[in-house]
Amino acid sequence: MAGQVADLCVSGPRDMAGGLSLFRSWLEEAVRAGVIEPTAMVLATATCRGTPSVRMVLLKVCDEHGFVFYTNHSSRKGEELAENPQATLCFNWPEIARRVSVEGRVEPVAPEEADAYFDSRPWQSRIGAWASRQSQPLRSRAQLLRRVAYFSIRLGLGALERPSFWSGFRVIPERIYFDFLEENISLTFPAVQGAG
Ligand SMILES: Cc1cc2nc3c(=O)[nH]c(=O)nc-3n(C[C@H](O)[C@H](O)[C@H](O)COP(=O)(O)O)c2cc1C
Repeated sequence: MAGQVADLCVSGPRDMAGGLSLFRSWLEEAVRAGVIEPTAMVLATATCRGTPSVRMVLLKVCDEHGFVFYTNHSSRKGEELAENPQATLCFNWPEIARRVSVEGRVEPVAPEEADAYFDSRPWQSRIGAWASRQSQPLRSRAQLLRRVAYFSIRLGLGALERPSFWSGFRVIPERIYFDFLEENISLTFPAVQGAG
């Protein structure tokens, strides 16, 4: 393909504010370009022995404190993050020929922050958080539907509180890697660490 691949890497606290701001402007561009699920990202985690695993999650917050996603803490990713609190995220926006990956330490979000986010979710998503036994084998679709019906009735009668096993993780970036393809344009940045 005719084109130039360039990349820019930011690391260290001084560069990080600029890196987060660049990330947000790229995300806005992806939204404007009509990317389907622009906040979808690959989340890579690993056991303490170094066995990696990946899956998709959705970015819910990106601010000066980092990148937040929510999940079931008893899931495979939740257990791996408990024993090895490091993760890498990867956003892929082919429509604008850009990709970003983010590496960093992971911390659980504060319970009040998770409660506020849980309360903002639609009813079905809150039921889903209760009903889904993430990463566990499902005997049948009927089993899942029975759990959804059970929690809908049980929780419909009272306040729908956040389950204790469901919360958020914040990836605190140590390195953000920006990767883009521009037809016939060569781009250079002060912090370029390599190309291709
Ligand atoms: C586009 C997309 C977004 C997803 N977002 C989330 C999410 O935000 N949180 C989550 O726990 N699972 C999410 N999932 C499901 C996960 O990819 C995964 O199947 C599930 O969390 C179990 O992962 P694990 O067994 O590796 O822990 C999403 C799936 C897709 C396809």
